[in-house]
Amino acid sequence: MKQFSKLHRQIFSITTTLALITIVIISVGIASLLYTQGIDNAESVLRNKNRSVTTLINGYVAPLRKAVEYTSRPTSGIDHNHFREQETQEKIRSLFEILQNTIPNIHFIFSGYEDGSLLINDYTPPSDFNAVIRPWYQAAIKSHPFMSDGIPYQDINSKKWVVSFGKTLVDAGNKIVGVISIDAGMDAIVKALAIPDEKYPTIYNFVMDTEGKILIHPDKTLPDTLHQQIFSHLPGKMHASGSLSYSDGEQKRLAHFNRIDELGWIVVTEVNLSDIRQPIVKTITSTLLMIVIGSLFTTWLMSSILSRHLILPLKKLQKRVQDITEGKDELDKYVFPNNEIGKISEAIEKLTEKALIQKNIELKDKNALLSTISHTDQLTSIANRRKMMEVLHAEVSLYQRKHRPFSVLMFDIDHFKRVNDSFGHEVGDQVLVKLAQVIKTTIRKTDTLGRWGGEEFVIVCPNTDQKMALTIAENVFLAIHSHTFPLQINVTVSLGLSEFTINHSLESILVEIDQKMYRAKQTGRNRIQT
Ligand SMILES: Nc1nc2c(ncn2[C@@H]2O[C@H](COP(=O)(O)OP(=O)(O)OP(=O)(O)O)[C@@H](O)[C@H]2O)c(=O)[nH]1
Repeated sequence: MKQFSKLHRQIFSITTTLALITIVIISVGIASLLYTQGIDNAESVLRNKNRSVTTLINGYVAPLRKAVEYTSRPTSGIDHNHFREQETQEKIRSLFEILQNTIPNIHFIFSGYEDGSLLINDYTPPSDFNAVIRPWYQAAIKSHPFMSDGIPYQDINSKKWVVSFGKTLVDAGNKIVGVISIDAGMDAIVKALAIPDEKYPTIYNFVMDTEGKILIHPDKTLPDTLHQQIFSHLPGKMHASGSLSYSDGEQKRLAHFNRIDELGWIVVTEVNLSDIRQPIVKTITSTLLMIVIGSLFTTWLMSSILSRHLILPLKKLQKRVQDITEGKDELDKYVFPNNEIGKISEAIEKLTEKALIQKNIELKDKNALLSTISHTDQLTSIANRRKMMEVLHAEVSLYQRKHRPFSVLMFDIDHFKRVNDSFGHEVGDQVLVKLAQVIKTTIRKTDTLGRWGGEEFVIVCPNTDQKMALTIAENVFLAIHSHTFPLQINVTVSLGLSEFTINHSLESILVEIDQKMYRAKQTGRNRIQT
């Protein structure tokens, strides 16, 4: 599984936090905007529906009202004052017939008179019928001299709900003699009111009068009942139309109303608020979901881009610095980006390399110094016994592999104790140092002089046979004899030498030379024992 670096996690958590804060702020803003917009849209739907219903009602009742106006006027050619006369009644009936045939919305057109009589086509009233006490008659009298509001009432015979418009009939002396009225079936209006809306299924329309009494309603049980809840919220008459919200105890509703003043009707279109909220909540949820997904994707993208441009070079730098310090030859083939991070990374890498090279040099120097110290005799600065052993091993090895000859010389200062005793240890030291210098300048560059211990020295001579070794020994003797040592001390040495042969081992040749040197001492000192 991919390991996320600490920096990557930090960048991710910072960008995620910022994204979440942005999401919350944007979401709250968008949610309130969408909610307001949703309510506005719903109000506009209600307004349009209400307007079209109002237009339909106006269009429906306009010809009816015109017909009432026309028949009530003296210009219609009928003198209603003579309503009792046969001729007038026939005239009236034939006019009613014409109107009924011309205007399809007319359910019945009829006139009632002060004596309780009724003139109507194709309708037989009950025997006790009295026109004067009928609601349409009363309404017209009440509205005199204007036309009555459209009032709904139930037909006595059919029990069907109809709406009636009526107007008083007056004689020449302006005395009311009767009322002309038109009944219109409300089926068409009821149907129009009940047309469902696809977006808001609970939308419906109804009509009430200015007292809050329901006139027309899709629910046929409701006409003639009071709609107190909405009526109590309705603004005054100066508001011809508007929106309001109210609760009927069970449901919260949003409503739009429109007054049709000439009918005395108020057309109301309303919808359950939950019906509006549902699509708004849906829109808000899907919009917010898109925002959240979009923001999270952007966050992921941002953190990936940041990671590629910021974290990857740093990780590579970390790896390469580690590789450099571990001394790996092959470094990761990565090209740092051409920006500040890339430049800093390259600089750090170079710095690390430089520091490492410097450290290596120092280490080499120290190792060399250490090696010199460990192979050098402190007093005389020539090779010490350890170094001489290494040289001897190397020569033995060369002899064994390539049969290269070599010889070994070993000598000891004669009566050196006396030097120390007579002149002091320091002078003895000076003699040792001087002796080493003298011999070193005498022997060949390829020969190695070393201090074997105390006042004992060894010379390893590569490519040297016994004879040549003797020459070297003689040269050494000559150099010692001809050199003037401190305080003109007379220095002589006893020397033993051997050429390494097939029969020798390193140990055996050393024992052999030591014995030769001992013999030189025994036989008088200041001599060479071959
Ligand atoms: N000044 C000084 N004296 C040393 C050093 N190493 C050994 N000696 C002395 O060398 C002397 C060696 O003495 P001996 O082994 O008795 O031999 P010698 O006096 O040289 O006599 P022969 O070897 O028999 O000729 C001792 O007195 C040591 O103290 C040194 O580094 N400095």
